[in-house]
Amino acid sequence: MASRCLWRVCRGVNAALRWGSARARGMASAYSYETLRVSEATANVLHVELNRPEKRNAMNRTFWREMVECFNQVARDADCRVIVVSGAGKVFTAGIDLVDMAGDLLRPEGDDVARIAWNLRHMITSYQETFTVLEKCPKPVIVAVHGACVGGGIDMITACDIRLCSQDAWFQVKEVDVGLAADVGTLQRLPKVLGNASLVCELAYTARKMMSDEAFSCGLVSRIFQDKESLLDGAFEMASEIASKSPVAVQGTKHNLIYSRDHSVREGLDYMATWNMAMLQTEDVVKSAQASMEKKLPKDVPFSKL
Ligand SMILES: CCC/C=C/C=C/C(=O)SCCNC(=O)CCNC(=O)[C@H](O)C(C)(C)COP(=O)(O)OP(=O)(O)OC[C@H]1O[C@@H](n2cnc3c(N)ncnc32)[C@H](O)[C@@H]1OP(=O)(O)O
Repeated sequence: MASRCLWRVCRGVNAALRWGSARARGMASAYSYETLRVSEATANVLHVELNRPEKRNAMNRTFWREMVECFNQVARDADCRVIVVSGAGKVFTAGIDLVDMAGDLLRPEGDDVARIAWNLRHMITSYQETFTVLEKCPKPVIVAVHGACVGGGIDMITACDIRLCSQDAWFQVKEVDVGLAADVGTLQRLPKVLGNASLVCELAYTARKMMSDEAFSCGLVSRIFQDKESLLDGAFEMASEIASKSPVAVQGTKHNLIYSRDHSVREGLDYMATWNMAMLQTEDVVKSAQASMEKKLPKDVPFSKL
């Protein structure tokens, strides 16, 4: 019994050491997931790929859980400053896995209506967290969409900071076609992303496909690339540029942009003043200003980890 306990403690310590030394080397090897492939794209940039290409990256139960685990890990990883999300294989994502998730959605557990409803509420809020982690993650998340981006895919990309796509990308708020009102972020975030209530209603009520050109012209994506390869190159280049800047400045910018989106201008300014009471005291300001005066690039400034 005692030896088994000791073995468990040793195994825990070993795992912690592995994670610690991988972090120290800035390696993505500390990330191990079944539905997500995490790799280090360039310095301080992690690439998170939805990784069920044979099922068109449909979102199964493992995916909904692993996204939360992965992005909580990313949030704490001081070697990571920016994340690029993309889909492996032919398309970005086919949305919810209609086969794997059918049980959860169609046969919810509970002894009576109240208990079933309570369990459903718990399930929906935990699925909402799967994409809210992207918004809560202090580091910017750039999503690179190619091919189909359906249903849950829209919930996902609207929680990211920057959306890019390839010419062959198309987008579909598909939920009404499977008999439900989108419940994990699209109806809350898409109106804020597009700033066009009529277009949001049109897309959400009709479930029509929106092609890349329209996605660009309505502001869903900020850039279109010719194909998947140039899309990823462009996404990594943008990520590298962001990663070269002060993480205090970049993460503070993300946090305050999201705060301001959800508050009045007055509240946003107030919050900003309180934020910068502390953050203006960072050594990054002095280092960045000095580099600027000396006509150096941010990438030549050694910022501390954050
Ligand atoms: C509480 C949670 C709330 C979340 C709600 C979210 C809702 C939604 O996401 S609604 C949208 C659901 N998705 C769909 O209706 C899309 C269905 N798929 C497609 O239309 C096509 O697959 C697609 C256009 C994306 C790609 O077409 P392609 O010809 O390239 O591939 P297929 O031959 O159709 O599929 C290849 C294999 O993938 C499996 N698959 C595709 N989509 C799904 C899916 N959504 N769920 C489960 N499996 C999916 C497909 O069955 C094929 O598998 P196999 O036959 O084993 O090869």
